[in-house]
Amino acid sequence: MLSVNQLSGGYLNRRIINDITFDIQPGEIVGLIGLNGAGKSTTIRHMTGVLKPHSGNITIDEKDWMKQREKLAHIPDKPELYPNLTIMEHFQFIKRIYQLNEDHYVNQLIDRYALSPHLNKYPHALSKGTQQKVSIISALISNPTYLVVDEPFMGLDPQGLKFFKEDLIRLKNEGLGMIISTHLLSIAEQLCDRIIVLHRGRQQRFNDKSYLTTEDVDGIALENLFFSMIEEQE
Ligand SMILES: Nc1ncnc2c1ncn2[C@@H]1O[C@H](COP(=O)(O)OP(=O)(O)OP(=O)(O)O)[C@@H](O)[C@H]1O
Repeated sequence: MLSVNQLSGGYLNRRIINDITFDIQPGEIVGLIGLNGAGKSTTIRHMTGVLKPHSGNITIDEKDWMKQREKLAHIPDKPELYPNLTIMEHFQFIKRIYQLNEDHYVNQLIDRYALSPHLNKYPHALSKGTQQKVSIISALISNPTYLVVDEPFMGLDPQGLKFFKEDLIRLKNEGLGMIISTHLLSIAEQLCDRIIVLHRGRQQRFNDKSYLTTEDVDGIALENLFFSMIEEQE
């Protein structure tokens, strides 16, 4: 289990998030939602090791996650690809970082995402959707148990969106635990088993989906709940 325990942090001395606590189980998708500036990206930057907590910690199976970094991978909001490396060179580079010698798993991923025709191309020659697939494979190469997925649906066309949603569900069914930060409440409602609402750096109620009723249209129940929580704080 991945646990975020009473995490407070931010940038140097500027405190942005306060006392955030939640768990993610393998095979579960947890949504992270909040208004602009609520602290979602800051939370994610702590979970990916870019920022150091002011207090609190993050563990995987009760051990410091930094000592088992290969178990947690990150899919950033915009694919972060090296302009001077071909797609295959990206995968080789990441394999080297994790000291993986086997090609079998990488080849399986390349097949799964139908990237063979693009392996010798440079990132600028790929569509946003294809770059996103490169990003997903790059995250999966270390065979992580948990994925931190930041604003994954930005800039994807309907086909890319459908593919990525289905892919996240497939990864969940394969046992990956995920936290997904998104502004798209209807997608959060469809995909996530639980939702964390952040407001002004503080975690609001932590919810399962029991608030949904059969009459709720996709996204509406979550939208109502979200705004009622925010208004409680005003
Ligand atoms: N590099 C930084 N240095 C200092 N403050 C920052 C930095 N990045 C973000 N902040 C501040 O942290 C606060 C939370 O921002 P954050 O990006 O975590 O919010 P967010 O919920 O991800 O918002 P959005 O939905 O707009 O991406 C904001 O007040 C922002 O100005």
